[in-house]
Amino acid sequence: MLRIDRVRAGYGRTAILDDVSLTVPDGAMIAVLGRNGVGKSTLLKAIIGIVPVMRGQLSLDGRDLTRTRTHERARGGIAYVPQGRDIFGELSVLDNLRVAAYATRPKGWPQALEQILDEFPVLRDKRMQRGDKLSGGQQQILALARALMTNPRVLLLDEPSEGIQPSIVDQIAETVCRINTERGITVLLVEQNLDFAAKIASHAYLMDKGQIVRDLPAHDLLSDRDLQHEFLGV
Ligand SMILES: Nc1ncnc2c1ncn2[C@@H]1O[C@H](COP(=O)(O)OP(=O)(O)OP(=O)(O)O)[C@@H](O)[C@H]1O
Repeated sequence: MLRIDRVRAGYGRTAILDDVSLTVPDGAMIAVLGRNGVGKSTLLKAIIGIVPVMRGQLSLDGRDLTRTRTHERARGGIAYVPQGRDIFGELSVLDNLRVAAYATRPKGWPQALEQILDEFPVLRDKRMQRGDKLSGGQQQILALARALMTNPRVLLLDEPSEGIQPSIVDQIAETVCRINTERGITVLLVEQNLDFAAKIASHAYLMDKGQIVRDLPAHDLLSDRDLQHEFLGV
């Protein structure tokens, strides 16, 4: 279980997150939703260790991660797909995948690479192509696959539907679902796209001004126009 307990975090001396608590049970798919700039990305960055935690505690399966470094968290089983995906544009698809393996050196990575190419045939087809020549949807698939190369137990996804053609968004949703159900990987995603999040997540946390203001079954949010209006501006 990933546990975030009363976390305060931010940039320099400025706290963006204030007293944020949430839990992500093993195997769950949980969404954090909120308007632009409420601190969703900052939350994921605090979990992976790019943004320092000023107060509170983070733990995975009871192991305190609060003061550990990013690469230790990655080796400990947390993978992060940032907003915008951060594909290495000049590297081939294969090299994008290899880089992740070199970084965390999971055992048996060549087999893992073959398995990934079997699982994502589009990446096998495009394996020699530069990352920046892929479509937005293909880049998102590559970013997800790259995260899987580190053999994570928990996947943090920052707005996986952003910048993806509407016709491809469903494919991304299916891929994330498959990663969750077939590989048993726990997923914490942040989104502004309510439909996307409600389709795949079981539970939703609503964030506003750096705080968690509500949590509820994701599906219930779809029918609650007042909450949508107040916290998502839709
Ligand atoms: N590197 C940074 N240095 C200082 N302030 C930052 C930095 N990155 C983000 N912020 C500020 O932190 C606040 C929260 O930003 P964050 O990106 O976490 O929000 P968000 O909910 O993910 O929004 P978006 O959907 O636009 O990414 C904003 O006020 C933003 O300006």
